[in-house]
Amino acid sequence: MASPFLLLLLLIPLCLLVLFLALSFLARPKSVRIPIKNRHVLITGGSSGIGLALAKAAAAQGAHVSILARNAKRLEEATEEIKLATGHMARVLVADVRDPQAVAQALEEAGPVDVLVCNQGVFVPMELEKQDLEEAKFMIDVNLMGTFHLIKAALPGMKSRARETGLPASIAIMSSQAGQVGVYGYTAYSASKFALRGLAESLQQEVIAHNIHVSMIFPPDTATPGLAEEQKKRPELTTIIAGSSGEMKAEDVAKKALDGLKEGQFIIPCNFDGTMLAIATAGLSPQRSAVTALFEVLGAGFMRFVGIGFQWNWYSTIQNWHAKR
Ligand SMILES: NC(=O)C1=CN([C@@H]2O[C@H](COP(=O)(O)OP(=O)(O)OC[C@H]3O[C@@H](n4cnc5c(N)ncnc54)[C@H](OP(=O)(O)O)[C@@H]3O)[C@@H](O)[C@H]2O)C=CC1
Ligand SMILES: CCCCCCCCCCCCCCCC(=O)[C@@H](N)CO
Repeated sequence: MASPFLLLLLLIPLCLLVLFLALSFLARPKSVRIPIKNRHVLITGGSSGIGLALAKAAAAQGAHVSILARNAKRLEEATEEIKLATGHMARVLVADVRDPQAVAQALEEAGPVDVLVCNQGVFVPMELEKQDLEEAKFMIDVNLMGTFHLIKAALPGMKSRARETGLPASIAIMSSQAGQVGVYGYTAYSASKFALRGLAESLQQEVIAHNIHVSMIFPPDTATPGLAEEQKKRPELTTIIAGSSGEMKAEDVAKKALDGLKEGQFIIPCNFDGTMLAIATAGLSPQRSAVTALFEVLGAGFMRFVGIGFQWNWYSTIQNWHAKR
């Protein structure tokens, strides 16, 4: 007869299997594949950094790409770069996302969209006390309100297009790891990025019946023209704390983002720390993957412990930094 110990050992995989089966049954929304070949992918902030890398990656996979930003000259240069890299032309749309009329007009010009990537973003790091409120408002207006304007303008067209083609559509929103955890010097920026999560979680429930699937991307520091600008004035503590998660290349972030949105992942982490952070901050977000759900369920307690460890480290750094002054 098998020893009770052996029986107990057998019970563990059995429990895991039952848990996995339960999660497979429960996980919602249901899994989906979103094709991009020959479909209209509109990327805001597509003239620089992550957005430009995304535009190239999507064009290389046979998508019809439109890029939207304010500066027409930089947009033209970007289309040249995309043409050179992929052989495909991208359509250029000039608009400031802060202006709802300009956004509506640009989307009208662009025609119905299959995949909307709200990637435009601005970041001016500074302690709240020192930051001009106009700068804080600037970040909220571009990062948050701009995304509202884009989705409002694109949704009617996306809905009818998804109905006509019978193909799933995607709205992908660029957040940041600073949209999952607060970081020194990012009061306004983090607020704008955290807010996008509330928008995305609610929106997914509103658009699921129309076969539209929402994704959020959470990159760490990423080498882009925007980051180079940011680093000129970033408080030292911001750089140290943000440095807890390594720096990525825009192309690598773009690849993660594109792969994730095609799988309809609601939360798209970009590196190992990002995956840990996603498990630690899963909350009540939608989850299509039973495998990821299993990690979230099993990892919850442990990842909270790791998170407490990170905070210990950050608060020690802040304390030492002040002690040296
Ligand atoms: N780089 C990083 O470390 C990280 C970046 N992110 C996020 O990724 C996104 C892209 O960042 P990154 O590639 O570094 O940024 P860049 O500064 O390199 O590019 C920003 C893009 O957004 C456009 N843009 C800015 N403001 C507006 C506006 N008001 N209306 C329309 N377009 C606008 C810019 O064009 P133009 O100025 O001509 O309008 C440009 O194309 C942002 O949302 C950012 O918050 C997230 C995590 C890390
Ligand atoms: C429990 C497990 C924890 C895992 C590690 C967590 C590390 C978090 C670091 C936060 C980094 C924030 C970078 C923001 C980059 C950005 O958005 C700016 N460059 C502006 O563009």
